[in-house]
Amino acid sequence: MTESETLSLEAPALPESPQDSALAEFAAAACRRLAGGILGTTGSGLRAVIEAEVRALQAALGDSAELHGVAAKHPPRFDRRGRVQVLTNPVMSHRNPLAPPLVHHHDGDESEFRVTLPLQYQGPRNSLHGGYVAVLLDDVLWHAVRQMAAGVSFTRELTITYERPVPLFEELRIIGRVTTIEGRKTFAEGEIIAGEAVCARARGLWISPKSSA
Ligand SMILES: CCCCCCCC/C=C\CCCCCCCC(=O)SCCNC(=O)CCNC(=O)[C@H](O)C(C)(C)COP(=O)(O)OP(=O)(O)OC[C@H]1O[C@@H](n2cnc3c(N)ncnc32)[C@H](O)[C@@H]1OP(=O)(O)O
Repeated sequence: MTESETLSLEAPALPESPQDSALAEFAAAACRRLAGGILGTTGSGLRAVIEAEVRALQAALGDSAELHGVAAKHPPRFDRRGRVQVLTNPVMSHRNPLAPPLVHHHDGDESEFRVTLPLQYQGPRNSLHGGYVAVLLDDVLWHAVRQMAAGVSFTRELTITYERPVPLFEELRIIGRVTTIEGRKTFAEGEIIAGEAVCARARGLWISPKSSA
């Protein structure tokens, strides 16, 4: 076998360099800081926030040494069909400026996110928007289900109980666990905890479509 034949059997190269993957996540982080700064400052403070981020982005674009040694957490990868896949998830992906981002941990039948949320997630003053409460719980319960159930499951039903406001600017624990598996149906529940207080609870049903089971 020639050297070129050996090379052609290797996994195909990803469509961007590790430096560009790191640049994409750096830009996403700058977008997050900009969003928080645009909402949280006015006048000259606002101008300073924008200027700082534009400068940081220009430096990173102009000199890849700025990101030297920084590895992207979610570089593009190939899916099972060989298509390039970028993790777009608006809760998890370090490449998506909408995602907080958060730390994910899985243990047994339980998934946990830890996150401190800034101003762009605000609903009531200093508290998390209720729709985003549901987004976080949907995602963490889905991750618990994904570990336990066969195939990929989709949220069929999700019930949220808002016990008390979920605070911004302090660390939250967002927990999901599987309670029952009945064939294609997986039931799960969870909560958002700030300090010792349970602020919101969720329970729901995930179903794996017949074709993916
Ligand atoms: C995806 C690729 C992943 C790759 C992994 C890479 C890592 C990626 C990393 C990060 C990704 C994170 C992603 C997080 C996402 C979070 C989760 C979401 O938000 S999902 C989006 C929102 N949900 C939908 O869009 C679903 C829309 N609905 C549907 O598509 C269908 O309704 C579906 C598939 C859920 C079910 O369709 P049917 O036709 O299979 O269901 P039927 O046959 O009606 O019901 C099945 C059984 O369940 C019972 N059932 C239905 N509803 C029930 C209920 N409320 N209570 C009890 N039983 C119920 C039924 O009676 C039936 O039972 P009997 O088999 O006949 O015994």
